[in-house]
Amino acid sequence: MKPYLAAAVQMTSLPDLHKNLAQATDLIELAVRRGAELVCLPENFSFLGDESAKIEQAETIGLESEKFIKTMAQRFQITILGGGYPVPAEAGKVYNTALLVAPDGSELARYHKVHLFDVELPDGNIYHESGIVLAGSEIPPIYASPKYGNLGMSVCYDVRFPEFYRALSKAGADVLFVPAAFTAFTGKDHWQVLLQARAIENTTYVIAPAQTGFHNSRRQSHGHALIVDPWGVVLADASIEPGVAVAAIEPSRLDQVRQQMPCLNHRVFG
Ligand SMILES: O=C(O)CNC(=O)[C@H](CS)NC(=O)CCC(=O)C(=O)O
Repeated sequence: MKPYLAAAVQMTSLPDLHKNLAQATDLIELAVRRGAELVCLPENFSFLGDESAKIEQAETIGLESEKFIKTMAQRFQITILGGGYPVPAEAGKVYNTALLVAPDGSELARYHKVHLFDVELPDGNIYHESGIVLAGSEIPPIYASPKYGNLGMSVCYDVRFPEFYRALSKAGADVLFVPAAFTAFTGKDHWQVLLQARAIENTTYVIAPAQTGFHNSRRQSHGHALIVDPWGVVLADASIEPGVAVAAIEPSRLDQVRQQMPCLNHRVFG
């Protein structure tokens, strides 16, 4: 594995599939122009809107999202993570699915979000993700990329469950993906801290693409797509406008930090 550039895309998705895919296309192109070979899209990149609209259009959104990820990967000859889009499951529900695709358009890894965001926030917003989403039940397999290292997937609210990432790092993860649509309310206090904690405790890179800004009159996302290194240093931060956070992923840095802070070797309780 040689050093390479990765990008965490930051966008403001709306309840409009085609507008979102157009925005994502521009941002992927920007990331590629900046040299990124591994480009990661946030949760809900292809659709962010009411649950009823999402469920009604789930089949189309699911198919179009996968077609889009594969087309972009081939067009730009990059590896793409499509973080979080609905794919019809059983019982009229969907899986919140993340997909990793190779430059030839082939599927490398797939993950169904395990932890669902059923939370009433003090700002009055009520989230009941399990109303339309069926929870996945498995920690995804690591994808061992010869060029980009051992890649581990997750989505958004998963970031609050350290045991999930410990399982990924025990399975050899070098890079953890946390594509998100974090709320502005929780994000201001929790987002960066949680991402740095996951990077530090697992001595891994964390790539966290994000939603930002207003999706409707009530719904605001935190932004700050980040790339964090294994020491916990923020290498790139997309701030609050749509854009990309680009940073180098370096195997020598992984080796160095794991020597300086060998905490993974000192585990006692699993
Ligand atoms: O609801 C939308 O349409 C966009 N958001 C999402 O799809 C998901 C599930 S509701 N959001 C999160 O998991 C936020 C977690 C979070 O913000 C936290 O853990 O604090």
